[in-house]
Amino acid sequence: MTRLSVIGSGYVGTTIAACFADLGHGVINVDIDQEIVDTINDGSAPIHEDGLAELVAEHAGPNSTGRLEATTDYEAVLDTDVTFLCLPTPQNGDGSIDLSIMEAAADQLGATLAAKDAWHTVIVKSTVVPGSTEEDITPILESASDDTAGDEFGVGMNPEFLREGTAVRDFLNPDKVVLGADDDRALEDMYSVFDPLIDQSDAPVVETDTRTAEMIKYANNSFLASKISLINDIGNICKEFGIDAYEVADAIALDDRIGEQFLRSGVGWGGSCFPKDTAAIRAAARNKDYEPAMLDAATEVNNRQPDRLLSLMDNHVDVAGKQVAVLGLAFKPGTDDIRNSRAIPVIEGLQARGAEIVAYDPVAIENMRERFPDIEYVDTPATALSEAAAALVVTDWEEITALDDEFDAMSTPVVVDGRRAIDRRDGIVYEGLTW
Ligand SMILES: NC(=O)C1=CN([C@@H]2O[C@H](COP(=O)(O)OP(=O)(O)OC[C@H]3O[C@@H](n4cnc5c(N)ncnc54)[C@H](O)[C@@H]3O)[C@@H](O)[C@H]2O)C=CC1
Ligand SMILES: O=C(O)[C@H]1O[C@H](OP(=O)(O)OP(=O)(O)OC[C@H]2O[C@@H](n3ccc(=O)[nH]c3=O)[C@H](O)[C@@H]2O)[C@H](O)[C@@H](O)[C@@H]1O
Repeated sequence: MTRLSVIGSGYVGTTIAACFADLGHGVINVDIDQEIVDTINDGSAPIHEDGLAELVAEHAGPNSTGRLEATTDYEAVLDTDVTFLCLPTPQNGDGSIDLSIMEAAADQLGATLAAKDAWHTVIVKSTVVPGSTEEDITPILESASDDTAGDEFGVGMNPEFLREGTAVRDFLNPDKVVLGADDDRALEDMYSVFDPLIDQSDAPVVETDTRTAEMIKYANNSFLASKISLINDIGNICKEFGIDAYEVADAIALDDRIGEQFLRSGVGWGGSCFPKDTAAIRAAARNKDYEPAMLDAATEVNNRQPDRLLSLMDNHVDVAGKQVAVLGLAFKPGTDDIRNSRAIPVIEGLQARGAEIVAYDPVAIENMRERFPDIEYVDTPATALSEAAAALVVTDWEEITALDDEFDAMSTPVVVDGRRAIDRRDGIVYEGLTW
């Protein structure tokens, strides 16, 4: 059992804290947000993730194992041996990484660790561009603590590959565990934290240095985002030829070298990570005078898909002054997260056309209302479809894939599907984005 502190209690921080508590460690979550801290200490999960509420209730709050606690006080790290940094790494206006939150937290953590004589290991979990841990975060920790990395404290980098919506399952069943460390003692500490997970999941371990660990994360996300963009490019070609891109994808997936995952073509990738991380690594490459042509193209294909969806609609109906249903607002099913959701450019495109937008999502309406306060939001997809001149499918929620005769209530039944969520049927004019 290791005593851990986890700084930042969002999607990643809360998930790993609850999972590590479940694996037997004693864990303290540190966050600046008092509401998040209170929620965890009450035994509830501050975010919606399958299985997380149960884990937090089991280990935090009344009648729990007591292995998980939360606080706003950085001093709590002094009762632990290892600290994970799970803080946001947003992007600047030019796409490059904004490390200011990481830097502020490293400064506060270092100042706190100044009071500790015993060895302590700090592990960067956030996604940071190659060199950040070694050249940015470690020097801040050193100057704030007045200690030397490798002698008085250790630093590691451990990228995270979990997905929103399946965070707990992904964390407990990783395809790999990447342990980046620049000194042996930090690596040892990382093993003491990860051994129960490695034993339980049988995941392969990649031991490396911190900058390679950082790059592995970007390579992973870049590859997956590019894979989707490539199938979208192929899908757009298929559409021009009247070929079903899904039939093509099913066939190429039989080649083990390609595989079946992340081959669903459509309106493109969104979320808090693929757009941000591809932008950050492209900016970092450019900073080194390298033009990342593939990643630029992957981004361009992604940016074009919402326009293609709207053009397919334009081929059938002029929506100026007419009602249009937007079905799905979250960046993917299973989450209320709308960050970089493809629904955003779709709504902007509809606004530019003068359409009256009626939007439906089972859980993401309140988040989208903050972004677009003036469009209409409704509780059921049927209400969105009633009297609509067109419907655009952006997220493949079950509630949307299950739609059937609700389309009969449209004024002109034009359905443009960005996720292959709806079956072609009599009575509707159906356009699939790539099929
Ligand atoms: N969301 C995801 O699925 C994944 C995210 N990542 C990476 O993990 C990192 C964290 O991402 P999320 O968990 O999604 O972020 P998030 O935005 O959900 O959570 C960050 C938390 O940090 C807290 N915070 C901000 N400043 C703080 C400070 N100075 N001290 C203490 N707490 C502070 C915030 O209150 C918030 O609760 C990012 O680098 C992201 O790219 C990596 C893999 C998956
Ligand atoms: O770095 C991160 O934060 C995470 O980013 C992604 O996870 P996530 O953004 O939660 O969601 P994904 O399931 O990967 O979906 C991303 C986007 O791609 C789209 N997508 C996905 C798969 C597909 O075949 N087609 C497709 O368009 C989804 O609709 C969604 O908009 C990665 O899958 C995680 O491994 C990684 O840890």
